[in-house]
Amino acid sequence: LATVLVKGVGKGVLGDEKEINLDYRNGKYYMIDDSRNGVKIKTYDASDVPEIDFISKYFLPGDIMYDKDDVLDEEIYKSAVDAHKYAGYVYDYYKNNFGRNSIDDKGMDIISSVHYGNNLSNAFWNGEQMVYGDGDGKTSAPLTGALDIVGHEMTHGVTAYEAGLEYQGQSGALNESFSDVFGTLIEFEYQPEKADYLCGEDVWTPNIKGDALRDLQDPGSDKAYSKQPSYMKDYVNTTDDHGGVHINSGIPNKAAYLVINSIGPKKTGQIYYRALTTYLTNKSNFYDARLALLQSAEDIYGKDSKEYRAVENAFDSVGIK
Ligand SMILES: CCCCC[C@H](S)C(=O)N[C@@H](Cc1ccccc1)C(=O)N[C@@H](C)C(=O)O
Ligand SMILES: [Zn+2]
Repeated sequence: LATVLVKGVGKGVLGDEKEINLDYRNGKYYMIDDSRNGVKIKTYDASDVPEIDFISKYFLPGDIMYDKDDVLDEEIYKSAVDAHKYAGYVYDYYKNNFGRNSIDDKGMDIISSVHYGNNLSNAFWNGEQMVYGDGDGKTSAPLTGALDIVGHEMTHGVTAYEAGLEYQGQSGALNESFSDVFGTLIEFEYQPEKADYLCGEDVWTPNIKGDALRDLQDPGSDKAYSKQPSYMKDYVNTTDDHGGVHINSGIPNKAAYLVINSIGPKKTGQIYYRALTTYLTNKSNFYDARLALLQSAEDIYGKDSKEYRAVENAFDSVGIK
């Protein structure tokens, strides 16, 4: 039986309706679409996947999702609709801005699993795919409802194929920061009407307005559920959290905010992408990131440019020098 690509309609986590591409086959509408020059975006249901070593690969991705009609507005599809739609936005962002063809730049399929774990208020890249929890309704709503989270997780994939920043200490904090930065840049590109410097604001503590998990503009602000340092002098040495990768990412995050605020999200994306794919390596630390971003700014805009100076001033400001 032929598989036909059809335009369906889905309802996202926040109740918003959006068009999604579906594959119609044999009376069922599947969330598998290759509407991006052969790259398939495939979304699965991990409800029955055991939450074993947290980042389990043995049972993922779970069950392929399908509906009997092309209107996916039932509760169980909401998280999948956003995972599916937002993975497409992230693909488009990397393709349109940098010519990158998917996570590996070789056109690999983009696989997401939703409903993972038990009310898990987290999401992750497991080395092969993106995995999302449903949240507990208090700490968070289902995490795919935030485009910056989908951008965060898919950027971990890009980082893994490029710099390969090791997930601990300073390289791990850089890994986390690049995911937050691109999550934010993607939000500016695809949701400009509500773009901000907050991370996860669309799903974090749904009963509290205006807060988020992290804040790039002011990592220690009251808006941020997770208070982070903004300056190198306040770097936290800890063995928790892989050496504080979600704590110390506040320092490069603050620098990135200063760059974006100075030269805008498009130019910042060009500089950060070049650093991630050309200069950073698996053991790069914060100072290496300063050098990589300065070199990238020089390559693209020249040494005596306002873009170069924006990066220099930002890293000076947070004490990475
Ligand atoms: C090794 C296991 C941990 C994986 C952590 C994943 S990549 C992660 O960083 N997830 C994000 C989700 C996110 C992203 C943006 C905004 C909000 C929430 C994260 O920050 N997780 C926090 C809760 C954490 O793991 O501490
Ligand atoms: Zn992460």
